[in-house]
Amino acid sequence: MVNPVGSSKVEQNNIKSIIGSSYNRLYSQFTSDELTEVGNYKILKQIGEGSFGKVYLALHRPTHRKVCLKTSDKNDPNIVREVFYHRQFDFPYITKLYEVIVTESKVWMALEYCPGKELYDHLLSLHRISLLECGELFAQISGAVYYAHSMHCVHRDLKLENILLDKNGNAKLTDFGFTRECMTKTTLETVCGTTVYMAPELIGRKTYDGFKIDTWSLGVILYTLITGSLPFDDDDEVKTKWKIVNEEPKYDPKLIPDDAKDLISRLLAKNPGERPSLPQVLRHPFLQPYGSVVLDQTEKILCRQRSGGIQFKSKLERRLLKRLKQSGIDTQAVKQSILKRKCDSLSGLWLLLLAQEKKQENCKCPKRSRSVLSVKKVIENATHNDINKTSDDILKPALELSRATSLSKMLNKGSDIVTSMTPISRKKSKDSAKVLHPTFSKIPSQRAYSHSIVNSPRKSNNFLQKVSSFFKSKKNPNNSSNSNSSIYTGVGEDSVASSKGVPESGPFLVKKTSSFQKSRTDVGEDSSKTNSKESLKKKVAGTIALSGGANVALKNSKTSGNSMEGVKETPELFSNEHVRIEEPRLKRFKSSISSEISRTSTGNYDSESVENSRSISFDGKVSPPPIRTRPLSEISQISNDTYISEYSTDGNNSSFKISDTAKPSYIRKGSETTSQYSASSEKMTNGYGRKFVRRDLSIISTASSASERSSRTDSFYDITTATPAITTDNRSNRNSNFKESVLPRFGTQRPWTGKRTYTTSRHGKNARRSSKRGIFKISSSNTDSIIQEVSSSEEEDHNILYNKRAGLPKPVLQTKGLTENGLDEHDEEGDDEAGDDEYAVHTDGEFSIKPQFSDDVIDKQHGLANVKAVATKRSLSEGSNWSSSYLDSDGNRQRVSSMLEDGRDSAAYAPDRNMSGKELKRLL
Ligand SMILES: Nc1ncnc2c1ncn2[C@@H]1O[C@H](COP(=O)(O)OP(=O)(O)OP(=O)(O)O)[C@@H](O)[C@H]1O
Repeated sequence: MVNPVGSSKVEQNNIKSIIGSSYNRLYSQFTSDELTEVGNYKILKQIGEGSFGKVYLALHRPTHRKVCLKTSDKNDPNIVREVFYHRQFDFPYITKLYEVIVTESKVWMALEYCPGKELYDHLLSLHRISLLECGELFAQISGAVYYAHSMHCVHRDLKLENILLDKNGNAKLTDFGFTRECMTKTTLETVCGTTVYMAPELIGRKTYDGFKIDTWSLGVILYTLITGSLPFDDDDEVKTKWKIVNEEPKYDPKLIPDDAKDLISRLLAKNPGERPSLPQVLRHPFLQPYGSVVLDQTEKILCRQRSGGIQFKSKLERRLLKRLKQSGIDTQAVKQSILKRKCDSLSGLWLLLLAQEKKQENCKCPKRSRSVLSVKKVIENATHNDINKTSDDILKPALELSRATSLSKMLNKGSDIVTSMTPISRKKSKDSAKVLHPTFSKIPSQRAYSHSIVNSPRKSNNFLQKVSSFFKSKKNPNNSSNSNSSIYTGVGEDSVASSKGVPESGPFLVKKTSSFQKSRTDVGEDSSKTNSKESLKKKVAGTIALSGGANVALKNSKTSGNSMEGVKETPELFSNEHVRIEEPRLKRFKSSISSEISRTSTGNYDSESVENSRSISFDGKVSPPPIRTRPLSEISQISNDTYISEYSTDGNNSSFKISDTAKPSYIRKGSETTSQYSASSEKMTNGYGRKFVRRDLSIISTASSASERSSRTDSFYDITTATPAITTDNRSNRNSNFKESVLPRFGTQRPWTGKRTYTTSRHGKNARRSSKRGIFKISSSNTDSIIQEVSSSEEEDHNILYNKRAGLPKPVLQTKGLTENGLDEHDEEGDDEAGDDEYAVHTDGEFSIKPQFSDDVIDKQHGLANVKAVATKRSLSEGSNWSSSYLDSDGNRQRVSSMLEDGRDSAAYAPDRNMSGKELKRLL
């Protein structure tokens, strides 16, 4: 037979096998359950797991930058809220959201990767963090919260688990699943968060000021950072809540210096009105010098962002734009994508390219940190010239030098822009701090990267290793051969604990416990180590005394009338012989949300347990209930797998029954028996295969149901209230629709439908449909609370009424910003309609982004005539259109932007027919 290609049989066989294997490879790729790529991202490995999905380390293929891919079921009502708020934040201490990809069943968020993992893990591994590091980290966290608050957003779930550490050891606030805007509604009702971090007013189920509950959580965080244990904690959740409401935390003077105590006690004031504002917090002497620097920088960033037009102005950005243009990329589309916060692939590409460029620029011309050089010099001198000197002698002058240099540098850096907030010099000065006072070191490099995929040695590590060896040899000359086994020399027992090296991977709670137990044994057994420990304590005492002195000096020089008082001389911490390592009392806690609130039963709760049912008054002096063992083994299961109200986190009977307000009508019946609402078996799975620990009584199911509704409601509001509005649902009067509103979280109904195809005509259709449904405008005279969170029995279909005297709020991405950046907003309107629907997350930035009211605009609102507009939409993408559109008096749908652009008479929009479109535009 003639060979068609003229090759031998052997060659033919070879070709066949190549084709075969290639085919098989492709086939297995297609049939594999394992996902390897999502959009432009190549999944490298799983690095975590959240309540609603997994978290992966991934590679952005076009730029080769590592990102964190967080996936979530579309059924998670909080995901909409999370994306909606998170994309607005551009702040160095908040994880960046690069891109959002929506697939049929999932939402993928490409986030800034933080190899340092959670602050929770960091604290757990160190047991206690040095005061210096506490101050710095806490200033960063407070700065992030201050930034979010300034954007009129409250986080509502601040906790150590939601603060990540980047590769430089800087704090990054994340997880905005419970965030909501707090501009249109100053008092909130939805109970959410994590019990041990909850403010008393939340526990008491009172209406609350969202900003103040965040401030309380900050107090819990600071206390925990400093002491290594939570201020209010008990195995029994009921008792924990009792403590939160009635008790003051224990302030151990050996661990908490006076200025820290002063700050914590202010943050943890039971009366929300007594809690300090965040600028006051940042100016507090305990946080100096970091607090003032972070405050300055935050205010500058806010100022720049509010003024608009900050994008694409820097040399770096312009250069990058030019290069993209040369490569044939539509830079206008990129600009538009960024300015409108579309979080699409172009945003992802731009932000990651920019990050890469910045990194390269930093590499090209690294800033030299004088403090590092000085420190090096000090150490070298000490090593060569004065080998007999004690470490204390070296530390003190070096510390003074470092303090002075780093302080002046930080203060001078106040004018720097965002990108300069975590520069190399900053990292270096941190390293220098490590060098100067190892007992106060920032995250030891090995520890900081211990969870990182990339374990490549870094230069700074080498330097630190040398320094560590130096101190080790100083501390114990006989033990120098082992000096490389640990970089970190912690305080007292910490030093011993950490000398065991970087914790291995595995279940951390077990790991940590055993590690600490081992440490204790070592302390007892090895007298030479005990001696070295004592010498370290002395060193630390010296450094802390200096640190305290610096704080006092700072207070004198920097604090203004706004700053708080109460700073006394810092005690010599850790110098006490009796300071012993304690078992970490940290546990991982689960966030929860519930709208159950009873105004009639405020402060009085009944445990739902039949056998243990009791009533506890949080107001009075009723003694706390007896301690009940928390079923720890079940906690983790619950934490990972269930979605419950916060009042049932122990999976047992610590859930609170809120009087009679929990309506059994929300209990799922019949076909829902496979959901968490079922009460028929101990453990069960829902439609997604998750296991649940059954709650005892229907009341918990009710709470879950309420929680779920609340979540939906809350998300709904969060999105729709991008523009201030009065929300009403005239359909709530219709019984049939009312039932629809109670949707099971795991049901088939979703906050939005994955398969929905976006078409330009959709808007029109929806508008028509809305009008057919008879959505009416109502007016409200309540100017204080512009938006009212509908009660649990209301809501669901989304009829919104804009009743805002000042009209729509001014969004972050103002027209000014768009035009200043070379985008003709109006021209691109057409693009939006036609093209944006392809994007995973479709939002019209100009009106869907977080509104930014300036104070005067808010004030003006009260004096303005009513503006009535109605719009309906319900999905993530639609929410934006919703906020940017309205129904005119004839029931026709109108776009606000086009009206404003046209300068048309806004009679249809503003019922005050005397107000012209131009006037309205000026007000916006
Ligand atoms: N940007 C990130 N960089 C590195 N790791 C991350 C990042 N985001 C999340 N992770 C890891 O993934 C884990 C789960 O993430 P996260 O807590 O945000 O999920 P979640 O669904 O919000 O969880 P939960 O609701 O239980 O708090 C975290 O513990 C963290 O270790």
